[in-house]
Amino acid sequence: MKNVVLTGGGTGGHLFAAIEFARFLKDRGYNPVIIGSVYGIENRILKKYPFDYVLLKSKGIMGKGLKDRFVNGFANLDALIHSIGVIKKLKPEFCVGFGGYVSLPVVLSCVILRRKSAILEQNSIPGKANRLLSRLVDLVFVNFDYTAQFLRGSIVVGNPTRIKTKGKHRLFDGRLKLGVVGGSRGARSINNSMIELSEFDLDIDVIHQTGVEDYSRVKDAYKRNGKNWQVVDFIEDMESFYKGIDFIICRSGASTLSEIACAGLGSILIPYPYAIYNHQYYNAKYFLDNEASIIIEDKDLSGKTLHTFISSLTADRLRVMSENAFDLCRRDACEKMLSYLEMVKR
Ligand SMILES: CC(=O)N[C@H]1[C@@H](OP(=O)(O)OP(=O)(O)OC[C@H]2O[C@@H](n3ccc(=O)[nH]c3=O)[C@H](O)[C@@H]2O)O[C@H](CO)[C@@H](O)[C@@H]1O
Repeated sequence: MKNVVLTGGGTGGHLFAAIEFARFLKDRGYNPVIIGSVYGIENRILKKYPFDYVLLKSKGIMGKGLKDRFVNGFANLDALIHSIGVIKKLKPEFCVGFGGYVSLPVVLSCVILRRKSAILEQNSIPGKANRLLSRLVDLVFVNFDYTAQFLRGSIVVGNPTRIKTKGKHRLFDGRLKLGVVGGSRGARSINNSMIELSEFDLDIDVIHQTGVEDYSRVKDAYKRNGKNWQVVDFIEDMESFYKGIDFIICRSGASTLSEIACAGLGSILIPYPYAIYNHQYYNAKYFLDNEASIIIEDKDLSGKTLHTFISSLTADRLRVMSENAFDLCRRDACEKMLSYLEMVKR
C-alpha cells in the first residue's frame, strides 16, 4: 500500500478534516499516516481512529511573546528534523497540510525531500504559514472562493467533512431545539451569554457544549435558573448532535461551518474576535451573504441579544436558513483533492 502523509492539528478543525481525508484515502487503497503534535487535541483523538500516526513536539509561534517564540521556534526546528526522518522512512506518495502549527515543519520536510506536496487553507483569509508554504508546494487548495485572491493559483475544493447527511430537523414543529457549540475547546463568551439567556423566560430545549473549563459553572447556572438544559463538555458524536437540533449558535471555525452546511442548519455565528486576520468573521460573512446565518459580533453578545434573535425566529425563517446552509455544503472536497494530487507527476 502506498503511504501518504496528512498533517494538521492543534485544534479540532484542522484535525477532523485531515481525519476525513484519511478515511477517504484508506477506502481507496492508500495507507494514510497522520502527523500531529504532542501538544494538540490529536494526542487524545487519534488513538480512537484506525490510522497510523506520529506526534512531533511542534509548538505554535503566532500570537506568542518573544520568549515563547524563541523556545517554540527551537521546538519546531527539532520537529522539522524529526519530521525529515519520518518522511525519509515513509517515502509518501504525497503530503497534504491541513493547517495548525504542526503543518509547517511537516510540509516543509516534504518539500525539502521533494515529495509531492499540497496544502489546504480552510479559512477565508490564509495565515502566515500557509502563505509561505503556498509558494513551495505543488498544489494549493482552498475552502472559500474568497481566499483565491490571497493565494495565487489556488484551487477551490471545499473542506473535507465527516457530516454526510442533512438532519431531519423539526424546524419548530414543537419546541425549538437549540444546539450551542464553542469549537473544539468551548467558548467562554458564548458560555457567559447562555448563562444570561437562561435567566429569561424561554420555552426551548438546549444542548450546550461548554468545553471542559466552564462545564460545572454553566450546569450549575442552568439549574439555579430552573432550566433543564443539557450540558456537555465535549461532543464525541457530532453527526447525531447535528441531527438532533433545529438551529445552532456557534463560532465560525472553518470545520464547524462545513459541518453545519452539510447538516443543513441555520445558525447564529459569533466569530472568535482574536482569530488571526479576523478570519472567522470573513468565514461567517460567506454564510451571512448567502442568508444561511445571522452574525452577532462577540462585543455585542449577551443573553439579551440572543434572546431578541431567538424569539424572533419563525418556522419559515428557520426553514429558509436551513436550505441556504445546505446549498453551501461541498460534498466532493476529498474527491477533488485526490484527483488533482494524482495528476501531479514527480
Ligand atoms: C481560534 C481559532 O483561530 N480557531 C481556528 C481553529 O478552530 P477550531 O479547530 O476550534 O474550530 P473548527 O470550527 O474549525 O473545528 C472544530 C471541530 O471540532 C469538532 N468538535 C467541536 C466540539 C465538540 O464538542 N466536539 C467536536 O468534535 C467540530 O465538529 C469541528 O470538526 O481552526 C479552524 C480551522 O482552520 C479555524 O477556522 C478557526 O478559526
